[in-house]
Amino acid sequence: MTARLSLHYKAEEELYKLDRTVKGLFYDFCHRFRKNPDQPGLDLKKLKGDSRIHRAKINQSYRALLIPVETNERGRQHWLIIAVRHRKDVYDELQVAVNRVTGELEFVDLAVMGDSSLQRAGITLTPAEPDDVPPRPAPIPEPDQVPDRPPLLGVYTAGQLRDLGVAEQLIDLALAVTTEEELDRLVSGAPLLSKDVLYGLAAGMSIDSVLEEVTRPVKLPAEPDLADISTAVSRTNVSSIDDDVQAALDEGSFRSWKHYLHPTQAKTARREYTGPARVSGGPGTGKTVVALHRVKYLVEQLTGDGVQILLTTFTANLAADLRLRLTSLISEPELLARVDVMHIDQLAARVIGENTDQRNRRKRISDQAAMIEMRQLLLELDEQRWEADFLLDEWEQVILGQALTSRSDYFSARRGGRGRALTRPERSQIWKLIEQFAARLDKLGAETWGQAAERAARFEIDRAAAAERYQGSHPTADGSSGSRPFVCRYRHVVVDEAQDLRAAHWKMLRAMVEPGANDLFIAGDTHQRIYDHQVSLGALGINIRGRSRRLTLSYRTTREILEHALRIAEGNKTVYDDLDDGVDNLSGYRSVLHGPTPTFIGYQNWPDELAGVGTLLQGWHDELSTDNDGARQDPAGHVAVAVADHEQLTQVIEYLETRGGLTCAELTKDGPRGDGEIHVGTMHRFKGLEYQRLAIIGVRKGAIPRPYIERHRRSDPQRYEIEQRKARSLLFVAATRARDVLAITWHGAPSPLLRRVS
Ligand SMILES: Nc1ncnc2c1ncn2[C@@H]1O[C@H](COP(=O)(O)OP(=O)(O)OP(=O)(O)O)[C@@H](O)[C@H]1O
Repeated sequence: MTARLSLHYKAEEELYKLDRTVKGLFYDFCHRFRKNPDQPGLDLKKLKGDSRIHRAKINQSYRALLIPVETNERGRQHWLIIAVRHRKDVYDELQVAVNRVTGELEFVDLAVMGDSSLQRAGITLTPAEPDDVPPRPAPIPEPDQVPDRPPLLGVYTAGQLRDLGVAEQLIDLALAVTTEEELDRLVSGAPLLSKDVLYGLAAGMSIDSVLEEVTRPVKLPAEPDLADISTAVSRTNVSSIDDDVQAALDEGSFRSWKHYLHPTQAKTARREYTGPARVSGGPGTGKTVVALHRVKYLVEQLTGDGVQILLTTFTANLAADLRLRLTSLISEPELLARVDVMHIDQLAARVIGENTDQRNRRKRISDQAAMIEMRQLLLELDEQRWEADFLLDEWEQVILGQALTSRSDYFSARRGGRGRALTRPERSQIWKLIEQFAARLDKLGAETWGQAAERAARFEIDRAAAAERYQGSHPTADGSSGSRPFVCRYRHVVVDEAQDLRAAHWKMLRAMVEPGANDLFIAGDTHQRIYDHQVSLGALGINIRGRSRRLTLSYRTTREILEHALRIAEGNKTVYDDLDDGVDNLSGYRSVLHGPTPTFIGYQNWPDELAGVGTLLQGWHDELSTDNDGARQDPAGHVAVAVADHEQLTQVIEYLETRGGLTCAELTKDGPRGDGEIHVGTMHRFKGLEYQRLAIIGVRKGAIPRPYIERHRRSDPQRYEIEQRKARSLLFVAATRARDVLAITWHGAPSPLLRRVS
């Protein structure tokens, strides 16, 4: 009788790490097992400890650990593979259990714990297949080798850890852990919820916030039956064996984000919200992944044809990446066809295109071009009281942002986050200058992207109002509104990189989707805001109160990189908003990944820095040209250099290509130009990207933050603070793009933003 096989997510993770030959053997093993689990070659045997766990032979050295899930009415057995590992790592003390909070099946691995922690908790591991040579007894620690440290989580009780969802078998061990290294080892074999809870507590989160942010979102309404393995498996992240194993072998860990959401990610993506909802979290916590799964969840529930969901983000290259990832997440073309994926300016341009004829089209100019025009105007008017960048920001954020159409509205407008207060005569001067500027652009047949966003918002608001009026005058047959077709452009809108959208963008999006359940889903992190578009969603008709979730576990960056990046972001006392009128923070933000400590290197001058960076990159390039098995691999696109400005960009590319023997691709707003191996871009271009190894160069005093902000230090301290925060965020975004290795360099004196880091 053939058997059905499934693969637990932890087993799949183990599979990614095995070398290619073992992966191939495992694939054969699955086929043999499905044909007949009892065939002698597989040597299927129960472990002596938890008798539900069986081990079967993949080859001489590797074992699959399995549990029987159920046998159907026709006698067909269903087995779940819970681990794939070397036979030396198979112990009788391995256990499976149903988690009392989530009801999921958990596999607890004590083999990863160090001897000293196991000894302290009184646990001895017995190899299931002892070697002929008896294993060396664990060393009895000398008293001075085990300093008398207090337990790391000693203030908590077993009952508290249990209530938070820590796996039963780990509770005593967790309470006995005395160092971060021991905790790391413990959680590396722990189920996801235990890992989250223990790291949360160790990172200083209170019991209440762990309960609120980690446990409650994944808690079942009623306590599960702890003996019912079959129901537990149905609640657990498992994959069916055939296609999934092949995909796991082919795609490796790139597949994980598609298949295995972290419990908090899953609950955030797949739930019903009564109105706009928001997910925040530090870099690499999976906000984009959640946004993509949110789209999948919503599109699978749609009825009716046509495009009904919008997935949008800030830039063209990020939109292209979202499109690519959505296509690999949703395989049915008819579902994909119901989703528009476009960046926010493209969306605004589309709305304008639909509402204006050819003669009234305006050329949209970049922020730099607008700045040049504004400077020219001020020069012509011999106006020295106001600076061009201040006037443009005031126009964009206050006047366009709040759709102010008259001088008197501007006199009473809120200017939150805009620096020092302005008197009425000052506002009057500003209004006049901005009117002149708008008229100048009009004459040129041009508009800024900010103006375009505002125009698009107005068109969209009018469109929604007209559709509403039409519907009011054409009631449904029964007079109800329940069965009426939706009047707005989309049923659901999902936004990524939300922290950088302009107020006008939000107004446009608000008008594109009818207010109600699951209307807007917003992913963003205000610590990563690198443009000046601070908004208060509540004031724009988007009320997220009570529907905010926070992700805290980074899947991208190592703990070493994260710790340094956090010191950049937090500075002394920098405060970040929550896209509304509250504040956001990164408390509990952590990573389970480890890697080398970032390097910080100062050089005497720019030529020395260039030469040093060249050598560093050549080394990285060579190391990444072979994989762990010694086979050649293509390092292209895994290494990048972030620079402070355009001048450096050109010089770095030229140096690396002519002197370093490397090929480069410049990062543009549409992504890398060409297929050069090393990506080089200004820091702004790194938003949303990730690289295995990253160098941020030119991080020197006088360059980052830009020297011009000094003039505000005395005259407008609030503005000075805003500019400082922007520079911090930019460096924070750049630093957290590095997955494994980060180097930061400068020449002369380092940037003051590195004060707490290097
Ligand atoms: N559940 C998961 N399993 C495996 N990998 C994951 C998971 N969630 C996220 N990742 C990976 O972590 C990395 C960061 O994810 P993502 O880009 O979604 O984070 P983010 O919070 O949007 O980051 P940022 O704010 O820095 O742009 C990606 O490589 C993603 O594939």
